[in-house]
Amino acid sequence: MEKIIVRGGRQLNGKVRVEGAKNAVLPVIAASILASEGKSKIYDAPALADVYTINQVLRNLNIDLQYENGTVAVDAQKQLKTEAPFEYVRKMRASFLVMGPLLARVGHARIALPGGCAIGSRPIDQHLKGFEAMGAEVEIGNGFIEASVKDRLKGTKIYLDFPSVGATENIMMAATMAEGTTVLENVAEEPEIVDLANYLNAMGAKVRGAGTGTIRIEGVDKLTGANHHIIPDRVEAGTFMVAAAITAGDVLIQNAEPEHLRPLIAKMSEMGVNIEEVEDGIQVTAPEKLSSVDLKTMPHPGFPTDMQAQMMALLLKAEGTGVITETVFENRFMHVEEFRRMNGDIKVEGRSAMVQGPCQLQGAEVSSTDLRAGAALVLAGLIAEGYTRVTELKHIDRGYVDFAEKLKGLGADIERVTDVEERLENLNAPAPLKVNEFGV
Ligand SMILES: CC(=O)N[C@H]1[C@@H](OP(=O)(O)OP(=O)(O)OC[C@H]2O[C@@H](n3ccc(=O)[nH]c3=O)[C@H](O)[C@@H]2O)O[C@H](CO)[C@@H](O)[C@@H]1O
Ligand SMILES: C=C(OP(=O)(O)O)C(=O)O
Repeated sequence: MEKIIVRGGRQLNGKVRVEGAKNAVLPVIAASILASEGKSKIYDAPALADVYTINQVLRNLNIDLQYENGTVAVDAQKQLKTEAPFEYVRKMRASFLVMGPLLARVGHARIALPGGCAIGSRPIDQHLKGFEAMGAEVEIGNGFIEASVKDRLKGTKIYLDFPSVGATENIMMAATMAEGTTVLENVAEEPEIVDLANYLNAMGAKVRGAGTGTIRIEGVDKLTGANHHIIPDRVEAGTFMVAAAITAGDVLIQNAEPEHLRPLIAKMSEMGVNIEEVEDGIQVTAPEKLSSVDLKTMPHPGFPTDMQAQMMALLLKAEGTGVITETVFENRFMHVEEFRRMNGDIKVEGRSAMVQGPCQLQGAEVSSTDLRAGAALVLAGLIAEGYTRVTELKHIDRGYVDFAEKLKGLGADIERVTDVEERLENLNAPAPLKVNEFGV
């Protein structure tokens, strides 16, 4: 088993560059399915496990796809297959994003039902409601969702019960080639939705209003391949902002887009972190003492749920009680148990977690329960006494490129090792020192 081992106590300094956004590149790659003519090139695609998964999903649909040096080249001009098996959907729920484009282009899609996952049950009823409103017939059976439309999807008015990011993207893609106009209301306003709309428009679609609560899509007859640069990853940027702050460091986060990070900048500033918007990114410096804040996760432009676990790590260092309320996912406090193993003082009542700081965190063996939880545990390890070992790295690898290496580049005492390497290291080291150092 691989793990990240981090020894707390180093201040982080220097520069780190953020990659293209995971949550933008996945729907953009899925949207490439729509191009029945021409080829697409998607630049700044991060080398993440999730990107490999969506690439495999497309290859399985009979699409030619190459991924080299951060560029995904897609040629979807051949006749498409329309099935995405459980093997991929199980690894990553965003595989379901191929349903909208397949329905629009081929009129049929059969996708394995995405299972539940650690952060909540995550239904897809809003996606399906949209497809059905546009005339698709949806059947669920044998672990698959099959949707088909006889002729062509029809534009209509769709009101989402909740501004779901995935449902907004899936329905928006389906509507690009529908007959007539689709008006989507109460939609997600995340920057990744705007990025997807920009790509669709570059392909020839007519999408207006992305980034607001109402999106209007005028259907066109066909879409062609286009070139597109993915926006920077605001969650990766935010994670490094917290890394700088928690270690009272001084870090330039290059390629970070402040406009996408307003809620996080506001909350961290309230805590006493100094955040400066500079030409090539965001400079974060922090004093040793920080004060607690309360925060509530909300759809954009509210505080992002994908930064909740990392902020919990920061609140463990701050003075006073901070209350975190998670309103987006019903079960996104799995990391609390792991923080407690590190001596974190956190009480959970319903959807709120009371974080009592400052805590002297202690190194422990902890497990990533989802990708942001994994990153947050590494952040806590940066200030814990002794060694923290974080396992289940497959989660971290879904969302962070070279996470340990990038932190090491900023001065963290951190290694990614396999069990075998760790055992060898223990054998070679003077026994008592190693035993104490590793706190065993
Ligand atoms: C690949 C990607 O972009 N992932 C992001 C996306 O996930 P994802 O698109 O899955 O998240 P959604 O916005 O759809 O989900 C938000 C909430 O809506 C609920 N819901 C969603 C769809 C539906 O049909 N019915 C329903 O009830 C979900 O269970 C959840 O409680 O947005 C989330 C919320 O910002 C982020 O945490 C994820 O990182
Ligand atoms: C929850 C996340 O991603 P996904 O929706 O892909 O599981 C995330 O990026 O934090």
